[in-house]
Amino acid sequence: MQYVSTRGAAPVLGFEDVLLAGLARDGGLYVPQSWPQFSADDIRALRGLPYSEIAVRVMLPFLGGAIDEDAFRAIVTDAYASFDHSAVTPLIQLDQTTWVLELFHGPTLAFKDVALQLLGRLFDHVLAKRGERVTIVGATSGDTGSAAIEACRDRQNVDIFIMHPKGRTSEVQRRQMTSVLSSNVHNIALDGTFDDCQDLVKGMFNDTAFRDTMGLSAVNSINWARIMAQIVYYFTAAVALGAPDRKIAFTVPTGNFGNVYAAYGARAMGLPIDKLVVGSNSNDILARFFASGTMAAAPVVPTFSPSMDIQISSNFERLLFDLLDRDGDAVTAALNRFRAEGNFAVTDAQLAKALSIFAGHRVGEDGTMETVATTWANSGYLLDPHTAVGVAAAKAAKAKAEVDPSVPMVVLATAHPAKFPDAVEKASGRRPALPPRLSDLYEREERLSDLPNDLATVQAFVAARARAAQEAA
Ligand SMILES: Cc1ncc(COP(=O)(O)O)c(C=O)c1O
Ligand SMILES: N[C@@H](CCOP(=O)(O)O)C(=O)O
Repeated sequence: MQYVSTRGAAPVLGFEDVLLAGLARDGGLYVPQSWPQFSADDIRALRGLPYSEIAVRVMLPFLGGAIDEDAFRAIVTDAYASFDHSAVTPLIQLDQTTWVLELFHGPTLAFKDVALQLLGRLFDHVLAKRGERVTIVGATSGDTGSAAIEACRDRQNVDIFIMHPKGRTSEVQRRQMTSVLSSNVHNIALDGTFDDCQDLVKGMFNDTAFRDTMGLSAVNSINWARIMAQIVYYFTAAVALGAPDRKIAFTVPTGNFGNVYAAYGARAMGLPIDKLVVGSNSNDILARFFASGTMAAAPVVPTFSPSMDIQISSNFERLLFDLLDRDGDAVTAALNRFRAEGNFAVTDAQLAKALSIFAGHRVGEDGTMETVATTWANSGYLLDPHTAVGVAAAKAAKAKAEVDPSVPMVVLATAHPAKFPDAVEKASGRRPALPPRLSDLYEREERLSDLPNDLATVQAFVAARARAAQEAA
């Protein structure tokens, strides 16, 4: 298995190098040269298997032999042993045709744990084998940060720097990150938005001298391995509901487009996915794209679903690569235009190709709160605000007949409601409690550094802290 960059001008890499590379050297994102194929029999054979075994079978073709199967099985099994539900990602039925796929049973209560618990262990395995050390730089709107910190804390070969937009995460999210006091963990509260944080991460990777001196790696979904690990739960959910003998639709609350791109990957591998509904909050650049074929930037506004307060959806580039027939130059031209002028458009044929798979819906603040309230009142199920965007978007797609009503609809429950207690209580009257292992979160000491939105300042901070950590190690 080889990986190519969406901009077409970076070296083709195997799995281990892709895991460590993060952003491609031409500024693009790595994708598989071709998708592994699962026949109907291969998919049927997954029925009844535990999550970790399905995970091994689905991910093994992506490794291209880089990690021995037994060693990989041990890593995967260990990663999912940290989840507090035996099914790892259980399905809960909400109504006759709608399920939620609970992805928040990992240590930091969001879907990011599913991939990052694995990634932390994969980094360890590969770095120990190579005798190397990396500096991870990451951007978070709230959930990737804590999941990555939890996965990388105290690992010997890793320093991790996580930037979050100051004052724009929930308090629980911030404390989950900043109360980890391990010497290899560095939290930055950036004076800016998530998009600014992500731009700085890409800026650090695109500075080749800095990237090479620091040995940069990524934990955001620019890292291919994140997508690979997220593909798995689309298989487990679809198989549990009757695939390959029945089609399944998914609705994904979306920000950076990584999670729904993983669903696209599962479909490309042969999973019978009928439709992928993208749920956006008021930061609705993706919903507007699917309505018009034009990607047009707009200022980010804070919402009740802060992890989705994103306007520049990094992984959309991976879809664009396919919409533009895998022409790296065309992707580069579109994204250069987006950077310079704030927009680009696809042709009607390319939009039609996208709409044969995707639908997009914007759910505003009132719709989010109303969905939390009515779901609680009607089913006794407490949604987090991100998942509520998904539930409302699924409903909108059904109302517009964009999905076949006979097809089961699975909405991805991307975070535990206790991560957003204020919004959930405001909507439902019920304040969700943190699980016992986080019950002292509000008393824990916090450590973080405030930095301006300036690449040179952030680079100097990362270099100085990483040097100090290495000297101390
Ligand atoms: C709770 C939650 N829901 C949804 C999303 C959106 O996922 P994606 O960025 O993969 O589109 C995020 C963050 O990205 C998140 O943290
Ligand atoms: N919502 C995310 C944003 C970053 O997304 P990623 O999937 O690229 O890591 C977060 O919680 O940080």
